[in-house]
Order: sequence, then structure tokens, then C-alpha cells
Amino acid sequence: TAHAQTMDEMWESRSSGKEHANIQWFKDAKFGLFIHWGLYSHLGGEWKGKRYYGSGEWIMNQAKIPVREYEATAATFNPSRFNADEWAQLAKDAGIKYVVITAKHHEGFAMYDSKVSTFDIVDATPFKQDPMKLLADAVRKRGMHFGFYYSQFQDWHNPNGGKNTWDFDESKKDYQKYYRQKAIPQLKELMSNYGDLSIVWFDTPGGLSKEQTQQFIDSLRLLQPKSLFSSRVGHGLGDYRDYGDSEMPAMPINGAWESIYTHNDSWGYMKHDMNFKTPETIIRLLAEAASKGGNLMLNVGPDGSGRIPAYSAQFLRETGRWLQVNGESIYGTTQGLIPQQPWGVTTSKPGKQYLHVWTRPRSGKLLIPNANMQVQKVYALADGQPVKWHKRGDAIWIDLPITLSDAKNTVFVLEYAGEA
Ligand SMILES: C[C@@H]1O[C@@H](Oc2ccc([N+](=O)[O-])cc2)[C@@H](O)[C@H](O)[C@@H]1O
Repeated sequence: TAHAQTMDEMWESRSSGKEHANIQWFKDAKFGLFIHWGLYSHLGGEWKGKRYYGSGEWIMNQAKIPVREYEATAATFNPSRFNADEWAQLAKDAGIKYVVITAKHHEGFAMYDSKVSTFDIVDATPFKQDPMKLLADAVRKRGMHFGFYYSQFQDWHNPNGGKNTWDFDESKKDYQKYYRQKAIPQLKELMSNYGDLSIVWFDTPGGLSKEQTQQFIDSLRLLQPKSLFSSRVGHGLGDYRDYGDSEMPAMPINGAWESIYTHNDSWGYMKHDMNFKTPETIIRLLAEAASKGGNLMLNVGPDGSGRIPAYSAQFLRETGRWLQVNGESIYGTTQGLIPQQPWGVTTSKPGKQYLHVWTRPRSGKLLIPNANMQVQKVYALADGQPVKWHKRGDAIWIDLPITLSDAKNTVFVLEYAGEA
């Protein structure tokens, strides 16, 4: 019986198919910064003194805020502390290779100078500047790739946009009209006026058939053929795959893919959410994604004044310090040849296995089972210190130093000859 192609099958077939000509930088990059910033950042998870839990960028939906009332909040949104160079330098110091920011999220508010709608940061707020222009330049000036997140279907401000069911009757909406009058013209603005976009990150597809989505993509590609489109453009037509929120695949996955994680428990800024992931957790998520052949895009949620939360800045800088020493074991690697072990994960380069050791076995000996590789030497990546090893059957045992030099993640390099 013909069954609906599962997402996995669709992407497996895709990954064996023709990849985008410009995909390799993305595969080598491994570490991206996601930025959710909008009017919701100004509210910080609160409405009329009531706190809302879940994700801050959904407050209009959670509190069922009428459009007119939500619109009015723009009049007091003035992120005067916003500093594009500061944000971009933080990303650089953190070892980030690409930055993707919300140009327009589900709330329908354009965080750039849009000529298509006056519900934007230049026309509707006292800020009067275009932060997307400033950030795009500051990021690319520091050699990182830049891209936009655009909520192509959900738009709670536009009467024909998706999913505002508390102001408008969803069944009466003309989604085509919304795409024609807002989504497509705004995407064309973003892909024409902000320089090279390495990534266009879509979300929650809807309102378009597979054929219409292909036409939608083709019309945008004309503006920037090198841009990579994320999988949430829908119908399996993206250039790389994104997993669900804060989801990591259970096993190595072929083809280009990305895991996206919040830094605390919210994408948009939430005053009361301090559950920030430690540098250790961030570094281990990055190594785990790389060990399975993919990327980690970690999110930050700046507040309404334009500041990135202190914990995010501090923990990103600490991650950057680890990457200063160990970047070779992440950037440009491919999935590990040794499956995840109790002690950690591995990543690969020709003739090398990078052993990412998170937990030192009580015995002080690291077991690599079913390893029929011709080991030549093993040493600590940080200082090149050789470590002893021996082979017993098809197992390799490595004598670890008394203490791991970095409890977050200590990397040893196993060099081998010939095929693994
Ligand atoms: C990155 C996030 O993306 C979406 O949320 C989703 C979309 C799709 C899935 N999914 O496919 O599992 C999960 C959450 C947005 O609704 C959310 O606000 C945030 O921007």
C-alpha cells in the first residue's frame, strides 16, 4: 500500500539527490547564531501584568491580544541600546560562522524598513533606524554568513495571514492574497536591499501547494541564487534540513542538516526565564551535532532595549574560548566513525578521529570498540601531549591522563593510516 513518504524518507532521498551548489560552507560551518528579536521582546513574556510561559514570541497568540492593541505597543518600542557591532563581535568571539535573525516573525511586525507595510520598526516606532541593515553589514564585515528568518505563512497582523484566529475567521482568509500583497513583496525587499543573504530561514509552511511552493522558491532564487533555503519552506523543498525545536537526531544523518536550540527555554526574550544552558551544555550539543554530521544553531533573545542577555553573552564567549583551542575538531569535520559512547562522541577528518571526551571512565581507560583502524598515534588536541594506547582484538584502549584538561569537553586526536 502506497504510504505517505515520511519526513525521513523524503530527506534521505533528497540527501542522495542533487545538493545545492553552495552547500559546502554550511556543512563546514557547524555553529550558527539564531536571533529572535521583535515587538515581543519589548513585552518580555508579560501582558497587562500577567506572566505567560512557553516562548516569548508567542505572547500575542497566548494572550489573544487584539491586533489594534498589539500594534499600539510599537509606539513605546525603542531599542536605544542596540549596537550591531557589539552583537556581531560577540558572535565572532563565540566562534559563530553564520547569523540568522527574525526580519519578521508570526506577529507580522517587520524589524526592517519595509515599503510594503507601515507595521515596521522605521514607521511605527520612535527608533526610526533599520537594525537589519546595520547587523547585516556588521556580521559580513567580520567574515560571517548572514541570513533572515521570515515567517512566510503565520502572520497574526494581516487579515489574510495565517493563524490569527482570535481576530479573524481563519476559514474566510485568502492566503494567496496575503502571499501576493505581503509575504512575497517583503521577501523580495529583504533579498534585494540587504546584500548577500547566505540563508533564508522559513517557518511553519502553509497556504501553498507543493507546486506553488516551488514557484515561490524559484521566484526568490532569481534574486539570490546562492542563498540556502531552510526546510521549513515546506514540501521537502528546502536546501538543508531543520529538526523540530530543541531536537537532536538520534543517529548520524547524511546530507546537510541543523539542530536549533533555545539558550534558555524561549526563543523570544522572557524576563523571568533564566534557565540558560551552560557552556558545557552548548559545547556538548555542538560536538554531538557535528558527530552526527550536522550543525547547531543556538538562539539568543535580545530584550526590548536591544541588549543580549548577560548570561547569553558570557556563555557564548566561554564557548568561543573552547573553540579557540578545539575548533579543529568541529569546523570542517564530518560525522564520527565511532558511534556515541558512554564517554562522549567523535568527529572525523581524513586519517583522524577526534575523540570528544565528556566523562573520564573510572578506570582511566577509554574503550573504542570494533575499531579496525591502524592507529599511528593518539594525543591531546589542546597541547599535543601524546597518550598511550594499545589494541586488544578489535578494541583500542587509550590511557587517559589523570585529569581531563577541560571538564566540559577534552579532545584527543587519534591518527590512523589507510582506511578505517
Ligand atoms: C524556531 C521556532 O519555530 C517555530 O516553532 C516551531 C516550528 C516547527 C516545529 N516543528 O516542526 O517541530 C516546532 C516549533 C516558531 O513558531 C517559534 O516561534 C520559533 O520561531
